[in-house]
Amino acid sequence: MSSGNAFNDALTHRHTPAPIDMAELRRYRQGSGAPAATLESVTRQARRLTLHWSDGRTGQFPMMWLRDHCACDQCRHPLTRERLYKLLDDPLWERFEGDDALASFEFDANASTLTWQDGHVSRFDAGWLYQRCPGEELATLLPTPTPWPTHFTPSHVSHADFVDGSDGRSRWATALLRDGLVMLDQGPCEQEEVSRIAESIGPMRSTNFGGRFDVRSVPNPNNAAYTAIGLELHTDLPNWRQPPDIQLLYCLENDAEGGESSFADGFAAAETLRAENPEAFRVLSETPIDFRFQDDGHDIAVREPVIDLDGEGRPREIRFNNWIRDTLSLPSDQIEAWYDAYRALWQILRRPEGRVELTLEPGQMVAFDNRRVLHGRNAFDPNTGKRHLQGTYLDLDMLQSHLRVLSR
Ligand SMILES: C[N+](C)(C)CCCC[C@H](N)C(=O)O
Ligand SMILES: O=C(O)CCC(=O)C(=O)O
Repeated sequence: MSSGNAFNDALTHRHTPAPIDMAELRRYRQGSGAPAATLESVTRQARRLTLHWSDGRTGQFPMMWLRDHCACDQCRHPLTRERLYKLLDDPLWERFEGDDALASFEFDANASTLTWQDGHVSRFDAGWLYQRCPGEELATLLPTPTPWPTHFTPSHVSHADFVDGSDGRSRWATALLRDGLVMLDQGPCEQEEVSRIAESIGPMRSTNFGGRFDVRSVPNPNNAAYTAIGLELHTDLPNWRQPPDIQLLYCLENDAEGGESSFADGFAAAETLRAENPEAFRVLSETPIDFRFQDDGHDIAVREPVIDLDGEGRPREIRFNNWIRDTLSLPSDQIEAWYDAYRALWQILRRPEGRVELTLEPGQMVAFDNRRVLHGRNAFDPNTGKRHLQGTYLDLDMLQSHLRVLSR
């Protein structure tokens, strides 16, 4: 990119979050100082310690776990706080299964100190242990993805609040992780603003469409987004083994007639399908089909189901993109059932009460979870005005990381 330097300068000047206090970071990683209930008693059983806190919580900690989680400077790198202790090389390890690996222990309200048979001393903050009781769910700083209710309206954050170091960024990231869709309003109509926003969160995720792409009608399009036709609700790049997680679309111009945007929550639609038509849900979640994109230089293809479920049967990913769905290659006795199921999901996606419809304003950016929320647009008439969006993708890991850092 010829404007690379100016671009990087702009990045550092405009959107870099405050520098990190490393001492603070170490305290955070070590987990000490977290306010929690105080320790009331510690008792020793074969192979474990049982801790009781003042609010009634009880935790059983296997000796092995305690030794492995020692936070002293020999066991954790003093600067990075990453683990140095290697359980495979600890001669004492075998004895954690027995009763004699621990020589002695002491505790007070805020900490517990363990002396092992080889003389090593491990000190645990009571609040740190409280938050990590085996079997208790670990507190997470991240919001839980929540299906849209009918007539859902997305959260809006102003561009000014996003960049000025107040809580705009965390409100934006929280809404995006929770709802899978969030609007950023009243930003500048500047080329590459979407790249600056993306790079302030993490590296842009490149695909066969580049790192940052322009959505507008062009003479020799390699993909439907680069024409003026309407785009039915879809997810991008379902033909990749790992489709991009987060999509940012920044509107620079939207004067043409038409081109209104729509969105639908694929997880909510999948749950509606499960409730209304369990057989269709089963077919779409159990039948891998082919997705394929081809142009002069690419032929990118996968075989995956439309609804991918996690180990507990909850939707984890939706792949829905009618124009790059490849030849339906199934045994003939499965083909009609698959089409019936696909139509049933598609009909649910089209229901007005499940959709968010809006017209992007110049300076407005929409961000959405591309593996959950489908997006589409109406056809526009390029003879009536210009329509230009700039977009890019981000990894979910970077968005989650960003919110955790903002929460420190
Ligand atoms: C947004 N951008 C144009 C980069 C990608 C659009 C991809 C849409 C679809 N998966 C396809 O491959 O046609
Ligand atoms: O033009 C739009 O509003 C959306 C474009 C789109 O769907 C895409 O780029 O994948």
